[in-house]
Amino acid sequence: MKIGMLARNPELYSHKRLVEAAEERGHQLDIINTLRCYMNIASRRQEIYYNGEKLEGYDAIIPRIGASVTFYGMAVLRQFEMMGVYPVNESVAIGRSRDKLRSMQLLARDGIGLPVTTFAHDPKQTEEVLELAGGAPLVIKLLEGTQGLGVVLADTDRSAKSVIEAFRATKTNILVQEFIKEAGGTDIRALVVGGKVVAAMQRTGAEGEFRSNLHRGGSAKIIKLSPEERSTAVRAAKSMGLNVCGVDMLRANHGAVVMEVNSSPGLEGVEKASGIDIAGKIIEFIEKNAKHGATKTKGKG
Ligand SMILES: Nc1ncnc2c1ncn2[C@@H]1O[C@H](COP(=O)(O)OP(=O)(O)OP(=O)(O)O)[C@@H](O)[C@H]1O
Ligand SMILES: [Mg+2]
Ligand SMILES: [Mg+2]
Repeated sequence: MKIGMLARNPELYSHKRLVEAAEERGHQLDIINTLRCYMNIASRRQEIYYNGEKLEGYDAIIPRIGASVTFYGMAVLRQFEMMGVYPVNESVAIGRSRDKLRSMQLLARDGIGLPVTTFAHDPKQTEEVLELAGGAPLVIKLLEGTQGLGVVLADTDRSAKSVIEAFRATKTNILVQEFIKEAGGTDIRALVVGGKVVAAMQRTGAEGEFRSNLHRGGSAKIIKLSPEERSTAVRAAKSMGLNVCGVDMLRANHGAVVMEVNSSPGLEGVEKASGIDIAGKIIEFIEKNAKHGATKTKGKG
């Protein structure tokens, strides 16, 4: 097969591993720098160009679109979809998962356990929103943050209020969430490929840090999920429409709650902790599923 990977940095562990896994299985995998693609949006002759050449003959695209290039990356992926190229994750599904508010609403619609989450536009409602979320301690987060940046823990209602006001003043969208204290600075990242959990790890934040992101100094350990946790992760992936994703969950007193679903999960932490060839599983998923014109949405919706 000829596979394209929309990515910017060929040196990233995840990207190198995907190239390796594809080549081991006899496929060609080209890294395509998302931002250097340009396209022709004509109705009858959709085209994508790269370095002066037309991109043609791809059987599948692996989108590894960074958070900072979501807008353009999704447009390029949509163009591939309209040309009938099979995307590992569809542009529409990536769009859903990138917006934490929209994801939470979709997950709630499907009855998936979530931390109590509130949202409001008008600063006049700040106090009501804090009360709805159950009062301090509360987590306040940017709708489109990643790597734990833009996630704040407020210990008192007063500090929650000033954090909210500070974000409001810069016109950033945020949501307010109950703080799951019993998770103890630890979260679970479940890697889902084709509707199955292929690996799961527990991430624990650095000393004194409530955020467990590896980018914030957290450490990873492989764990076995309970059947409920496994099913929550699979249902969350399905609810987003993502074939490959990392589902972040917290162990709350009443069971696992989903914080977010990541459409370009990093492979380094989880492959190193588990020894599982996740890149290989992603390529095998493509082998089984890539068919011309087989996208559900072709970018629609
Ligand atoms: N409601 C909460 N209760 C307790 N801890 C939380 C809560 N929300 C987030 N955290 C902690 O903060 C971390 C970062 O939060 P979240 O995953 O929402 O942010 P992110 O910036 O999108 O991270 P990622 O890099 O995984 O995309 C979580 O992994 C978790 O450890
Ligand atoms: Mg995230
Ligand atoms: Mg996260």
